[in-house]
Amino acid sequence: MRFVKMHGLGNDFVVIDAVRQRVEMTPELARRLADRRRGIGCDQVLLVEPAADPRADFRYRIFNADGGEVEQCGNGARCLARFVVDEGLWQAPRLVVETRGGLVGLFLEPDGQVRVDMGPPRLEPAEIPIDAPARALRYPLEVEGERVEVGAVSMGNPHAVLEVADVAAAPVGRLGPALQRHPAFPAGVNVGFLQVLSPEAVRLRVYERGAGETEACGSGACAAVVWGRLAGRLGPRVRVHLRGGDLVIHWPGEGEPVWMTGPAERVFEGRIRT
Ligand SMILES: N[C@H](CCC[C@H](N)C(=O)O)C(=O)O
Repeated sequence: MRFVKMHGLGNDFVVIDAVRQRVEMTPELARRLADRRRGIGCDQVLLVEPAADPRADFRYRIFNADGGEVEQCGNGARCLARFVVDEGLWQAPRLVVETRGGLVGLFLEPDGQVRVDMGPPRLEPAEIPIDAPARALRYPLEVEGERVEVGAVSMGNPHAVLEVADVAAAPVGRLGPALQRHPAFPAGVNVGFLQVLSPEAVRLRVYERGAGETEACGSGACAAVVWGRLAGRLGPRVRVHLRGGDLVIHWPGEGEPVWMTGPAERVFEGRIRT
């Protein structure tokens, strides 16, 4: 099977053309492809398939390194846009892809960056999902014997947002795994540690569901800016400093889509026996 290795700010992917190749993706195969010693190695495996939804140009399936199929991947969406053009699957600089989490608009910019319409955030507990009686800005949780308050936002996939004074000192390795599997999140959750620098700039680290801490998380950056804006801490356009680099997130406000702009890099291509 042919694959292309790509990354968005160090969040890395194995991208597979399932339009011109017959691919039977399973959790076991995804885990093997993602294995950094026995396989190719990546945070997520991305499958590009023919669209089922007439409004979309391709279907985009996302598998975490643990083999679980999930609803959304922002950095991966930018890589998909570059992939389909580089591979001759698509010619125009704009396209729509369907994911389990909804439709995503992709725009290849002249400067090589990719702009993504990630759709509107979902904020009701049942949509996230979080086990809570009503929507709140902060949800109190007991975790590892301490009480924390998290924001909760879905970009199609679930995100918890924990505000910290300094991301460098944040207990990502301890609270990340504990919150990721907290019973309040029946589908698990990606955990963002957010440090607000100004209304226009933040630092963010993300412990991802099914992958652990990654160098960047696109949907996590969107979720963190949405929460920060709802908390009255952030303006409509925010530069998000992640370990792997910067994303620019634009959210006009409730009911509006979240826009993300950032890079997409192709690293190498190859073949693997499946
Ligand atoms: N770990 C995420 C999927 C990948 C999201 C991330 N890589 C991004 O760029 O949005 C989840 O389980 O929902």
